[in-house]
Amino acid sequence: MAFRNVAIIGLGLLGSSLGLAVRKHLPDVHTTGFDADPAVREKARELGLCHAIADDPAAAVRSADLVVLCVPVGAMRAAATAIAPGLAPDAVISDVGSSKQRVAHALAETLPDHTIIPAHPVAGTEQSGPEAGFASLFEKRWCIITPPDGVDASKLEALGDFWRRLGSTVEIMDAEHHDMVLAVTSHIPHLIAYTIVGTASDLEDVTRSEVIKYSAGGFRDFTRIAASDPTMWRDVFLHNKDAVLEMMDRFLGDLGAMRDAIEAADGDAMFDLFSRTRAIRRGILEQGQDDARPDFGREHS
Ligand SMILES: NC(=O)c1ccc[n+]([C@@H]2O[C@H](COP(=O)([O-])OP(=O)(O)OC[C@H]3O[C@@H](n4cnc5c(N)ncnc54)[C@H](O)[C@@H]3O)[C@@H](O)[C@H]2O)c1
Ligand SMILES: O=C(O)C(=O)C[C@]1(C(=O)O)C=C[C@@H](O)C=C1
Repeated sequence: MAFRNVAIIGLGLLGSSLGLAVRKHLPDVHTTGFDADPAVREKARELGLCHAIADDPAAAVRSADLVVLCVPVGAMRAAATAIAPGLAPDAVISDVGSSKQRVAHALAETLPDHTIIPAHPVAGTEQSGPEAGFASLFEKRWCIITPPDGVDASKLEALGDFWRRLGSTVEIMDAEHHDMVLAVTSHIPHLIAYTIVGTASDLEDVTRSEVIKYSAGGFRDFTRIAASDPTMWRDVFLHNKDAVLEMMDRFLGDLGAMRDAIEAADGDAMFDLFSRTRAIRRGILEQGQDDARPDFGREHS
């Protein structure tokens, strides 16, 4: 089977990119969009993000065989409740949320009679909103699907095929494992960026003006990540609390070890770690997972 009618609920960065990516890669697939914010719906119409924009969530999904929820993870339950009256019985409900266990639970509880197959395209930027989307966002990026036990195999295959056609490499993973892996590869890095930028800006008088003046190197990269959407990331940390806390404890242990190495002037310990991490970066680049962001590698203003 292949999806013919896709409903996109939430038309921010992910939803708008999905609409544009479907237009680019799957020209025969019809898209209908909905966003809870009327101003976003208006902008989506103006930008032509979907073939149709509905003013009502149930109407948006009425003819959909695939519904993709592109709202903050804390809004997934409300979005599912709002579309419920319009859903066709055999429609597949998926999402793009950055954490998976609690989202899967909320969707299963809200829509007990439907096929729910959560997913997470590991692709994004620090931007948000309908104007931030671009059609190549998902190309050469992972899309992790976390199917529940006993899911309909043909529907799972169709969802994987959908993401592959948008240019992603699909990986199937257990939701608990997903949340642990993403805690360390995405959630903790964001927490570190938010914290270091907050710390620097709190160092009043001496540093405040210099934070801006000298933010050309490593710190500037942190400010990009720390500019990410506050609602989205608040929800991620509220929803992936256990895995984030577990990984944070490990990170704090390693940070403490680095502190000890600096205090003890243990240059070997530092050199060993920095050599290991340099090899990791080179390994990532060799994998060929190019960054699809249009401005990647350029100076960020
Ligand atoms: N930004 C990223 O880098 C990234 C990457 C991968 C996955 N995600 C996930 O994608 C989802 C969307 O993130 P985004 O970056 O597109 O956020 P965004 O802020 O750009 O867009 C979210 C949109 O959802 C709308 N919305 C909120 N509640 C709603 C509801 N109940 N019904 C309908 N619309 C509603 C908002 O009005 C907004 O337009 C989140 O779950 C996030 O975790 C984000
Ligand atoms: O590149 C960025 O700006 C991102 O933050 C993208 C990023 C990530 O951490 O890799 C952010 C959240 C996601 O759920 C997936 C991708």
